[in-house]
Amino acid sequence: MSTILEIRNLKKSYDDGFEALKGVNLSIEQGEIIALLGPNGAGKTTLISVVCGIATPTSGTVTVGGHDIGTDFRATRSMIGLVPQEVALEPFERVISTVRFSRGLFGKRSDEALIENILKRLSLWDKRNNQIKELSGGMKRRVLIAKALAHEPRVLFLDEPTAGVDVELRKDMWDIVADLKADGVTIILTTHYIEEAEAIADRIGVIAKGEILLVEDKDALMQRMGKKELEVQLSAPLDALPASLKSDALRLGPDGSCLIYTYDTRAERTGITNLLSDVAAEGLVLRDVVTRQSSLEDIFVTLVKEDAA
Ligand SMILES: Nc1ncnc2c1ncn2[C@@H]1O[C@H](COP(=O)(O)OP(=O)(O)OP(=O)(O)O)[C@@H](O)[C@H]1O
Repeated sequence: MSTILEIRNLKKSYDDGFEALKGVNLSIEQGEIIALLGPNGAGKTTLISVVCGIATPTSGTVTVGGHDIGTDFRATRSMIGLVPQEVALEPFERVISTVRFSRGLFGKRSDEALIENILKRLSLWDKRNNQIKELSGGMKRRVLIAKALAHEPRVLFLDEPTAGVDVELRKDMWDIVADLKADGVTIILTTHYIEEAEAIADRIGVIAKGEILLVEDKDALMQRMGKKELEVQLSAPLDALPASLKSDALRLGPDGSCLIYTYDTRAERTGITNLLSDVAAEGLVLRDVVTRQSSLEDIFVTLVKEDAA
């Protein structure tokens, strides 16, 4: 894989002196989907704005496809598509005209077959002659994506693509993103929906207070930081953990009705067999056994909390 976007020691201070990015380094590979997670005000939109040429960096370098965003702005901007967080569309314009116009803005020759293809893919073809004001909120979001794709970008930024959309449309958006990836488009999305990152991203970047705390392959991250819990539900509640069962990995559940055992799935021995035989030796009767895997959300909350500490 080759690097399509390279961000080196990027800093951005706003006019009031606020340092929104404090030396961000990030390399993005061609064709991957990376999700940037971070609390409100972390600097996600600022980062996207700098790469897209909407905000000027204070220092550092950004290259897109080997071109510098400062010295080679036209080349980098034409390689990038941006789906902004806010819906900003002209209400009286027709769907197809606004998408055609976006292509024209980049000086690309008109290509009706391409526009038709984009609109069909986004299920907007039937609405192509409707005015924007006649569309639902979800359709308007699709129009924003169509506009961002009209000049055939190689890198697509989606800033909170599914904020406030219903579950069905969110799933549709995920399918659209998967299709784009299959076409070789690199996708960088910011999201507050951690299940969205869990569902579609190849890599996860966590950003807080203008710094990247971590960038890692999603599956590796979940393996590394994810813990598993085994809940052993008891027929009769206990007042305290029996001495023979005392261990750092085991605790008694809130009302004494279960034992909660934390273990690492990658360890050679999880200790589950020993635990269950110790439980049997203690004469405890089991009602049920449940396992739980920590989610990306648990991992994210832990990371951001550690950073704030
Ligand atoms: N034009 C500006 N002037 C001064 N400060 C700004 C400006 N734009 C953003 N900021 C500040 O920079 C910080 C980062 O904002 P940014 O919009 O990049 O965060 P974000 O991670 O996208 O947040 P959210 O998840 O809420 O969209 C915030 O503290 C914000 O108040």
